[in-house]
Amino acid sequence: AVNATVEKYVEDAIFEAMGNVNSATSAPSSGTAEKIVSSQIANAGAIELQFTGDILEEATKILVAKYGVDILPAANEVLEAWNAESAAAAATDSPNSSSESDSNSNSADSSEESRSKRDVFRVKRGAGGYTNTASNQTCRGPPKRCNDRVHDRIRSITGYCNNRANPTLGNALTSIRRLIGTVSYTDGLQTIRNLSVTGSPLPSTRYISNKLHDEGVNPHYSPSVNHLHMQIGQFIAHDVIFMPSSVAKDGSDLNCLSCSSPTTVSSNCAPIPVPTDDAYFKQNGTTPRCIRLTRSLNGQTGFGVRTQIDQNTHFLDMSTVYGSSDCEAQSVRSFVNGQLKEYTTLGYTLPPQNFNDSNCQSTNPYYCFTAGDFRNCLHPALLPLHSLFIKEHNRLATLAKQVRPNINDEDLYQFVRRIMVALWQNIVYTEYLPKLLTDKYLTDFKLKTTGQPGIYNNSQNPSLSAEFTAAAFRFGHSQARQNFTRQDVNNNTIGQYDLGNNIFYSDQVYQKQLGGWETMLNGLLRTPGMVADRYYSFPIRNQLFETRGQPGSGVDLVAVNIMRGRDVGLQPYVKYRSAAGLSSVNTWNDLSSTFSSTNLAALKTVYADPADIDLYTGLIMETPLTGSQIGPTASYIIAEQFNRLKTGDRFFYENFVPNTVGFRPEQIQAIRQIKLAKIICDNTGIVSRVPSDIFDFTSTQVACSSLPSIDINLFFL
Ligand code: HEM
Ligand SMILES: [Ca+2]
Repeated sequence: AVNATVEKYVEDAIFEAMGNVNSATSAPSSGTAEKIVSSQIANAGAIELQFTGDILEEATKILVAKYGVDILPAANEVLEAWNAESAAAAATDSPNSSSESDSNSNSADSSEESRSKRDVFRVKRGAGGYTNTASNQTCRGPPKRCNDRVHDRIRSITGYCNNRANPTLGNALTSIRRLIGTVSYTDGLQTIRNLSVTGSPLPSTRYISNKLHDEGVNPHYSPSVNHLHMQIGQFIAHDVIFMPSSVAKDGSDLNCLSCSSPTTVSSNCAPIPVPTDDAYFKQNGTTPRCIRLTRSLNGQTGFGVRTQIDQNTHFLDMSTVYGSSDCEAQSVRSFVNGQLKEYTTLGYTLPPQNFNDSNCQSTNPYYCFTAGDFRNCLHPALLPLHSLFIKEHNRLATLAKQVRPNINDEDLYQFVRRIMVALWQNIVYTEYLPKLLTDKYLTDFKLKTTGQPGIYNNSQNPSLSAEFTAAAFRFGHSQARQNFTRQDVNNNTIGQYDLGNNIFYSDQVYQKQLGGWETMLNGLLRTPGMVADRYYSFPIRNQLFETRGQPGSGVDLVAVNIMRGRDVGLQPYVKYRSAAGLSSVNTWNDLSSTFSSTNLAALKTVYADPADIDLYTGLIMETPLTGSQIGPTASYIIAEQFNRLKTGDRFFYENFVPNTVGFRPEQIQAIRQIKLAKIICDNTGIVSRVPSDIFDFTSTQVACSSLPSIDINLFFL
């Protein structure tokens, strides 16, 4: 039984918090002239979590102010008891009808009154433990149980039941993980770190970006790694993580452009101050200039620390293609012959058009598209990959239908989806990661294919770490070029476009006379990417989300990355060194074996103390390990995550798990033989020879016809 006194404190705090959150400023964007383009748009399920999270954050502050932090564990016990109560009620009764009868009763009885307080809160946060059920967006409810034949073989779209003992683990709309446990908020709960350990203010992240991350006049191209490695990296990111941004009270976007927006618009604004002498983001009169930034949405489900969520499934399961909610999944399916929807009017395959994408900067007829992941139109070079995997799915579905003409749509879709996810996982672990990490990290973190059955560990939490999401895996922003080239069937360059003019514009992929997306894909294959160093291309640092013809209307992605780290409460860089096996740091000198003298000198011009260095900046400035693109701490954070994505996924293609229908050895063998190169060959008209190492533009070319293809017959039971 919960402590009645604490229960009363909790009720009062929640009630007060609901009032505060309700009356707090949260000006909606509607009515402002400016269009707020963003990639991190919250979906209905996430918004619902934010409404609860914001109240719990406020109630936490109230409880701590009145009774100190020690009250929090007991307060959480109260919440858990309430949850158990409402879960039981939901099992017998519809939660809506019970709350209606409560609000109709005008009884002044105090126990009734407190019951209705709880119920108001409960209705706000949706009934039951399963997110997504209370929104009218639900296309299918959660299954009643995980121990059935369906969940022996089918990976659910939301990730539910992947872990049978803990069905929501790794699901869409669940919280991210902390690598080293604690957060770095100035109040220990939610306030963004803004002071140096010396007591002086931390530098603005735009200032850091200008000082440390400007590529200047000398872009560094990789001598061997192609631009496709960058693009596949982003596709991996969009599979495993979608950390949505906060919204206004009415669910609309927040306009966090003004430097005063944290007080005038919403406490969920975190604008980045621009130095007065900034070369790109020009001052406008005497009002301070900021780069807009909205805090990542708070989905905390208990009293305590602010907690960010992943709106996609954490698993490596092609969320980009199939979606992470049942609604999304349905929106990309044709429901005929297991096929995914395509837009083919131009004579080549694109994802279906999206006529209602308010984020799309290009206009009719250059509509943006609908795919498993909302960010598919963030920039044009994502579309070759989205289109490629839709085509491969449909190609395999057609083949399978020929072998089994009577198979129904649902079975065929699931059959192909299962193979597609396996092919994708194999590409990530055997082609992408070995180009990024050293052999030692691949071995130590068991990322290599051994030929032995993989081991699934149901106590492994597969969830994405905040450190991976908000820092380490964003290293790929450094690989992105300013110019994306198009190459024709003879590998001649036939055009190029500038990234900065094409963020959330789709017209490039409509350029039929320039070969649509196929020439873009061929360009990615045959042009160098940038070195993953501390220097970033001009568009990345100045033009993210920029509207054409309006310089300064966008953001600096590097400044955003660093600020995002502070927003989610990442610890400074030095705190991660011991986890990564490096020595501890007291003085600047202690960094000299991990950083070049140039980088160390540069860091000193920006940070007052080594203990202040933001994780993002620290990681990208470490000297890369020989045989890898990144340094030891980034390698550790990334390898740690990919280990979990393998050992914590019951359906990982190599895993052998009792009561789970995995792949048979000869099927696994067949999957391992299919390279990304083959998928490119089979689904494009212009590529007939490919680099033997798909991410190395200097490697010898091999004929597509020499690559093994998949025998679909092997996969029927
Ligand atoms: C032209 C290429 C790219 C562009 C324009 C781009 C743009 C963006 C933007 C606008 C964000 C949201 C930032 C925020 O609000 O915090 C983001 C997040 C992210 N990016 Fe990129 N990106 C690109 C390539 C890549 C690559 C190559 C990788 C990895 C290899 C990558 C990994 C990530 C990750 C992990 C996140 C965090 C996602 C989340 O929290 O939901 N990106 N990127
Ligand atoms: Ca996923």
